Amino acid sequence: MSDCNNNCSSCSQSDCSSRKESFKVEENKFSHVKHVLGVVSGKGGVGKSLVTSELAVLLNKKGYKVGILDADITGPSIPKMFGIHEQALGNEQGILPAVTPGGIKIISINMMLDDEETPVIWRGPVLAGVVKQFWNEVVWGELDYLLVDMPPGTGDVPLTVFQSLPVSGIVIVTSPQELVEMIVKKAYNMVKQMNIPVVGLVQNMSYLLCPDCGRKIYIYGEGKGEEMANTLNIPSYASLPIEPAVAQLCDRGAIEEFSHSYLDQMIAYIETIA
Ligand SMILES: Nc1ncnc2c1ncn2[C@@H]1O[C@H](COP(=O)(O)OP(=O)(O)OP(=O)(O)O)[C@@H](O)[C@H]1O
Repeated sequence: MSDCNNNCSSCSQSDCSSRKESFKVEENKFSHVKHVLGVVSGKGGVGKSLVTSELAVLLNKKGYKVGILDADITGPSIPKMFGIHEQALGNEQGILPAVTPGGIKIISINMMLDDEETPVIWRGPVLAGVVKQFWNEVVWGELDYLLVDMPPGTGDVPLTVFQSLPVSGIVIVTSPQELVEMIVKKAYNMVKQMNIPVVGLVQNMSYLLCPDCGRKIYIYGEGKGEEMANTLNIPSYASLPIEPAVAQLCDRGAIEEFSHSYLDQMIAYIETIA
């Protein structure tokens, strides 16, 4: 590689033959996680945490043991969606995740703060260190799926997750605006460079269903989600409408009560990846 400066720690190329060190971090010795799935978005506010939560709820309802690692350290929203406000406890084995009423295990920086409204103003390497701790210090126990809700973009934290955790697949969340297409491709290309398969693309907020006539109203235009999934050879695709009832469930901390089938096919695909 002509531009190699021999500093593996700042390089994202994972298949380089001269790479000597592995960045993989050991999982907690009281954990046995079968599959780690990352949920990413190129851009903030597209509904990545909501999609992470819904995928977790659906897998959990199918009888799998599921956890969510909230790696969105500066904008954590997972605990609120599940109505979790207590602080994390620990014992001699490590940090204990909170457990939702449905049985999903959750860890988030918000569970470590004295006040959940305190902002986290830390630099990238510190944020990345916290994510590693969430992997090797949290007692996840037996899990079939650990979903990792990433911060938006392609910064330090996603890079750390891809290099340090045994990620077996990525779901990309997008919204229908034109601008987003280029940004999704950046996220897609980052994941590809790390040799991690993209298992699904979700286009969130695709349309609004008229409450009177049921017509689909494409507020942001029809979007190119499905076309993008086909072009990029992403094996599963889902399109979610804007659902005011779902927004209310998020606000009430009751996301486990959602009941739609838009993600069912993606779940069926996720179940096939071993
Ligand atoms: N399809 C939808 N229907 C209704 N409300 C939605 C939908 N998608 C997202 N929302 C609302 O938007 C809020 C923000 O979504 P979410 O936290 O999932 O975005 P995000 O992409 O994770 O944001 P960030 O990039 O800041 O982490 C949710 O709490 C929910 O209320």
